Amino acid sequence: MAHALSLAVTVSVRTQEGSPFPSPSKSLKHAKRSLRQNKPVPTSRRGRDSAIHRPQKLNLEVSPHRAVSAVRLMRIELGGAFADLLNERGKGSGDNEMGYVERTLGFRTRDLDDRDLRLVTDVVGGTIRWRRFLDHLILSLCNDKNGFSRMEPLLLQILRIGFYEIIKLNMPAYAVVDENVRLAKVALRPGAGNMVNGILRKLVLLKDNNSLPIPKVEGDDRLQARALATLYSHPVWMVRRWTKYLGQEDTIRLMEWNNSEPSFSLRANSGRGVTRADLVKQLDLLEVPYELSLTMDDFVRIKTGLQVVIQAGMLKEGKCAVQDESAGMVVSVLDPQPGESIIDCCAAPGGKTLFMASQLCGQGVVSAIDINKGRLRILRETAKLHKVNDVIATIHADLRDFAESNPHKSDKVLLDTPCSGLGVLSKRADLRWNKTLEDLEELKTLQDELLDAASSLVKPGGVLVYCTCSIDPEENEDRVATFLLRHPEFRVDPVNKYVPESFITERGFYNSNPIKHYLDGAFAARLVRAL
Ligand SMILES: C[S@@+](CC[C@H](N)C(=O)[O-])C[C@H]1O[C@@H](n2cnc3c(N)ncnc32)[C@H](O)[C@@H]1O
Repeated sequence: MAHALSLAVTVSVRTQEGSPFPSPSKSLKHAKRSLRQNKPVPTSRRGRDSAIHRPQKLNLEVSPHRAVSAVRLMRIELGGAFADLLNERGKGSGDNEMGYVERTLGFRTRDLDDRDLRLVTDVVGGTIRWRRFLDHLILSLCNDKNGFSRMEPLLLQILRIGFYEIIKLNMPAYAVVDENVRLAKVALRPGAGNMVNGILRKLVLLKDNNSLPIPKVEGDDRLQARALATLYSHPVWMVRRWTKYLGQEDTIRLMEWNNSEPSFSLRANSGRGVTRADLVKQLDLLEVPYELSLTMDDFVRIKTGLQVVIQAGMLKEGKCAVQDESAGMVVSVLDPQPGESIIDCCAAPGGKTLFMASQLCGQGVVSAIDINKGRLRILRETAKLHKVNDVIATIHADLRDFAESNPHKSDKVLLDTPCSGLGVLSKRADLRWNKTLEDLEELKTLQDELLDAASSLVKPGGVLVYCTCSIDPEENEDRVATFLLRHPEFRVDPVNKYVPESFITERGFYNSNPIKHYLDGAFAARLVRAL
């Protein structure tokens, strides 16, 4: 009966059940090349040709949010997309997403409605966050353990989605099994559907009997870290690092925060004359629930409804910006005043530049430097939308070269340095899988070089603010300490006047802590140059 709904037979290519699986490296390379060339991503062992030649048809059997989620997950894993729709500047519309489904799977589903879009966000974000835990379960339930490492990319994503929906979203099991089996059959082949059916049914049985293969936290430190990393789905190196700095209890709380649904804050754009009262009125009209920020006058927090805000055009019209209060408070630490010359050293895409510019009331200038031309273009465009472009000058340069050749000194300099982003893992679902311990070492060298460069742009008596969205002391306090040894002409100016007391560390730095403040992690040091 379900087949009567299908307007077309979507799988038109013969399957080769007997053929060996491609090696993962080969299929991954192939998929990455396809992405670069904007060609369909091979989804199965049949390879690219079959995907190209499959007719593009409408299929009403397959659930839209699952098809879109599976394709989006594949693109994220291959580096062709961000995990959150926001990072694509609101481009994550249903049309766009369905285009990818059509090019990748060779068929469309019915169009996504608002509920589907919300489901895509939930399923994609959750599946990425819980990847290590889900893969542990999938591997435990696979008959052929070697088969797991060679599993086709699309089949693995379909299984992860099914596992996530059953284990974490507690969706009705029969529907999840049915729908994911159908997706595997239509997008891959009947044999793949049978495999999904077998594994998901096993999972449902184990869940119902309360006998899921959950790792036990026991043994020495290494074993405990591995078990925690699987249970809370983080890389082992992060667990080991945080256990060292925070202890096991706070490490677990931090991982729980990282796995929770992120809430977002909106900043009313005073540059356009929008007040928080105006913003709140608009949110009431859109029926988006909010809480007023207790720390920042222009900010409100929303737990749900960001898509509604985006779709209502509030970001595009420059009425507000999505900005975490923790990032807003960094600007408070710098304390921009009308008439000042400010350099924003690593400015793009401009979250802090725009906020600083809106506080200049048309007098003064923010020179926004960034090495990335594309991100700087976004900054320029957003500055126009926010009507603060008259006090912003953009400079495309490597800060280190710029500082060497520029004799001009400024009142205030902000260095929002590239960092590990370990404070924003709840919002950036995929970030935890993209960072390594080696990255952290490289970053520390870059942070030192950028600090040296930024400091040379500060006039005598002027202010340098060094900030990160990391919670790692080696990127924060340690970088400031070594900087002060190299630059005795700077001293720490405690941030007491600029942010609420609970955000101030013993040494006078600003520190937003996810498990204490329920905001993103952030750090800032205010340093003053001697006269
Ligand atoms: C943390 S992001 C900045 C975020 C930005 N301040 C905001 O609030 O939206 C770091 C930025 O540093 C830039 N960057 C990295 N290396 C740089 C360099 N050597 N010179 C200038 N910019 C650099 C990156 O392109 C990136 O845009």
